[in-house]
Amino acid sequence: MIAGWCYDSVSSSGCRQPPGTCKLRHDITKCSCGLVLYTYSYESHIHGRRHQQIFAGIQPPVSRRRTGARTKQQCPHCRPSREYRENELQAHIATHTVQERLQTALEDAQRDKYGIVVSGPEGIDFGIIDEAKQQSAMVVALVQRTNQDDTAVPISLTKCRMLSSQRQDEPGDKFSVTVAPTSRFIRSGQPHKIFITFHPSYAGRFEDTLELVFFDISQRRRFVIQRKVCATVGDLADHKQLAPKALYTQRKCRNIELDGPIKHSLRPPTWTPTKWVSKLPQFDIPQKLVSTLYTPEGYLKKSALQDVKQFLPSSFTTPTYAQHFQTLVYLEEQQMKLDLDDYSMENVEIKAKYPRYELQVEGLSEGRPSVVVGDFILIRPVGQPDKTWFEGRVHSVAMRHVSLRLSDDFNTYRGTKFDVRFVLNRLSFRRMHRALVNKNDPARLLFPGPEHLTMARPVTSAMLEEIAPLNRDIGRNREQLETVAAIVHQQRGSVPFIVFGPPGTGKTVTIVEAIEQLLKRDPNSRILACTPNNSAADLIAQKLMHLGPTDVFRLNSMTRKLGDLPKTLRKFSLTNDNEVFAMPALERVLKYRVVVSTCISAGALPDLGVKLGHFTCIFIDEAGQGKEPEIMIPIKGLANKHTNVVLAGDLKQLGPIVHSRLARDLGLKESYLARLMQRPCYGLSPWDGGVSGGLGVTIMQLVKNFRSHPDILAFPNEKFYGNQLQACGDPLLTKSLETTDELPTKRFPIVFHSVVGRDQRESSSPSFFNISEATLVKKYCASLIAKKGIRAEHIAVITPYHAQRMKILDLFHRDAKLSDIRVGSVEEFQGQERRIIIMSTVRSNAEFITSDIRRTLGFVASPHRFNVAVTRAQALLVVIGNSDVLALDPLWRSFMNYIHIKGGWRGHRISWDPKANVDDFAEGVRSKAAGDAEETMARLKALIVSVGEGGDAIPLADSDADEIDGGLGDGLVLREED
Ligand SMILES: Nc1ncnc2c1ncn2[C@@H]1O[C@H](COP(=O)(O)OP(=O)(O)OP(=O)(O)O)[C@@H](O)[C@H]1O
Repeated sequence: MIAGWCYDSVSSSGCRQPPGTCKLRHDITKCSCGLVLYTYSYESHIHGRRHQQIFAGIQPPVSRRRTGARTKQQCPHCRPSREYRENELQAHIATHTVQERLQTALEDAQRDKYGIVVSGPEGIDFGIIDEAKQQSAMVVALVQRTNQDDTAVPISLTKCRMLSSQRQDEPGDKFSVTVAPTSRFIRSGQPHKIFITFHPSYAGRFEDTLELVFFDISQRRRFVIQRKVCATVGDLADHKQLAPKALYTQRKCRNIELDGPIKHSLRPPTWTPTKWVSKLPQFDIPQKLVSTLYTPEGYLKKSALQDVKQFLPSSFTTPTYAQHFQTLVYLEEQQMKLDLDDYSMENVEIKAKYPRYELQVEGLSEGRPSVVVGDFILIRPVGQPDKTWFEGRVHSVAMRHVSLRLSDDFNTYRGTKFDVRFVLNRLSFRRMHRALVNKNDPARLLFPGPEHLTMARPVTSAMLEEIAPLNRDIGRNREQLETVAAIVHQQRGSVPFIVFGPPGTGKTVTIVEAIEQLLKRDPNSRILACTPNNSAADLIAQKLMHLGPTDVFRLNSMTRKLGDLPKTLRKFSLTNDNEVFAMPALERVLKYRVVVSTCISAGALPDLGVKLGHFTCIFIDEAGQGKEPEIMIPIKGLANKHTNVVLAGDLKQLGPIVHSRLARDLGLKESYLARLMQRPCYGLSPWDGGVSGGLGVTIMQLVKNFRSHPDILAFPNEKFYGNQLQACGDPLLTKSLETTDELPTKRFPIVFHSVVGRDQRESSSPSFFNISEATLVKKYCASLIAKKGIRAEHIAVITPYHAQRMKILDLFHRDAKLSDIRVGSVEEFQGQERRIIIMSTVRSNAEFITSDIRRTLGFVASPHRFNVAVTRAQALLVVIGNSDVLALDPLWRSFMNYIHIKGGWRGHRISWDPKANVDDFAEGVRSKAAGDAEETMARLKALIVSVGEGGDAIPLADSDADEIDGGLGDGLVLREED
């Protein structure tokens, strides 16, 4: 008679509480007699049995409404009072988060109920509507009655509306709804047709909810059935080309234990043999550190922050410097090792391509996991009793697979399935340790103070006059010239000199000039120029190319892909016949006057035999971006007591990336540049012997921006640099696109194009893409490149997600004119500039926009990343994104306000008052979050009253029914039947 009504199956309704612990009814089901029964977890089965006895054989009830009296079949246990329901609701609210409760209620609202079936249970999708056609589209949803005797139990459709029509800030002008027939009552065999019409006006994704309110007269209950409605307006061909090939499923982390012996095999890739003069020590992570701080499962213990103190020195001074940073480097390595273990694979196949083996690795192109040539991968045939792991060496890395060499005994396992573990490449960590433990004249480099400044003098006009600038621009700017003069006149063995300045102030150009001046003045000078990343190192090498390949060498890691090196730099690098980078012999290195490399690659130089002090001056550009131990690879690894060090950077741009939370908390996130700048001798007040100011002697600040249009500079200048920056760029360049058609307001060269797209993911990649934004990026690029004088190298596209990068490149490859446009992340563009920058911010999740989303918004999460991204453009900046999502962040909100007020807005209209004050960032976000929560709760309560929570509809009390009859004012109210 009754299906499942007296079971204590609380969890089956989707409640997150363990079965039996939640105090609210979750399993509400119907007796065949037509009554609604409730199962209360705390009333156990007794109520059910009693109910069964009471109701056995009873006929369906007649309408209470008509008789005006409660039928005697009504079970008092099944009819909790309003007060009782309120109490339960409160108890439930106390044990569930707002999101959980709302989710449960929304899922419930979308279920068909009481024999009423609405088409489109998964949602009503208009599909992709061609933007070019601009035609209205219509879909028809059916409402049908299936299993009820409609004469005895009439159900009427009392309201039909789109929810957006209820929101004041978003007039429901996109979707509209009509119903046929216009009768209130739903009868079997006579479906009601709901006509939903969509009127596209601009590209993007449009979402709404169709809400149908029914009234069951016999049970005196109101209930709601909702359907999500969506439409996407855009380029049909792009959507077809970029649509996800496979549905996104979260990749399961598999941590396969290393529980068997490892069979090593020496099968290095086709590298040119290098004459290493010394062997890099291992610097293995101390086992004690791991066992003290981590659980056997690899989680950080709760006591780790306390326990780590035993591995750290009690003070941070020159003698304890190495121990302090070595501990942090061990922590970082351990975390990266654990992260990599999550990429282990079970039961996979390996293709034999003798003498190599091919292993498919999902996510390889995104660096998940990151594998480079020369890495080791452990492979074990499944089901072997001895559990031996075979060590494979990576010989090449493609988009989706790696090619490995293994030992000959591995051949016997052909056709078998394998378990795979990736092995962290430890080279960079070992190089950091080796540099840290070097004991070469460290105090002036690590903790510079007034005692190291005895020979320091400010730059005099005589010193300035002595400089004949090779770059005439430098000659015209006194600050840069002074900086060059200060560097050139530094005594041998001075404290590090800092060139500090916001974006585009010419730091790189200045240090390049200083390098050339040093070379010119002293034929014996030898320069090492390093940066934390390859693209910034390429930039410096390109600026020095005119010195010729006999003097300048671009040292590349043997694992770098040749294709990533700018073609112009090939003759400044060393490759072997297999097009793989090679290490030069010591004699060759010693001949070069300038070596340019990343900080990590500079760690190869001591192993090649380069002695401490060989380089007279070591320059580090973008110094704020590297971790201190990484920056120490060239500094402590190669400087002696005579070597000078010059750092250039900006603390408001990208900082070091640190994976270990513990290492971050202990200071690894602070760069060497940031730490030095806190020391008194680097104070930005004029030179006073280094007691509290060093301007002009130990540090120079550049404030003239030569890169960007004044309007592009204005916002970051105000937000990050206290309006200290002066826009001094060449107007011929910075104002060259002031009248381009793309601008909504001429002479204001910034566009914010708001588009409500959809952020999607595919297969196992956690990276997001947004087709609507990719289409817009393509359109802007195509229209700009069609203009006279604009070429692919003038444009760059910045996007925070790898998947979006790949989708945009996919579109660009279809058009020869666009295929050379560079698309990359903010990190790749730090230090670079382009005439036109187009940004795609990707995230567009319109549902549940609460504070938790802020963590994953890419650009939004980091003001530093935002600053770097918007300061790359010289003449035109186009930002494409979902304004409603970005507005969650006060910084973005004020940026969008700035653009809107200046007339640079396009697309989806702004949904807030751009003139409202957003100065108080934190307060704004807090009140938004609180507002969201309140709105969410209001929606939740409304739904709970009408549809019940976690179950079926709750019968209304008599007063409820009266309220409903008199109160169906909003939405489409249907005509009473005659
Ligand atoms: N004195 C100058 N006169 C004219 N243009 C200059 C001058 N100095 C630098 N520039 C130009 O300004 C632009 C920015 O210079 P550069 O890349 O050196 O700045 P940066 O401070 O290193 O920037 P970022 O912090 O973004 O790396 C370049 O196009 C450069 O040629």
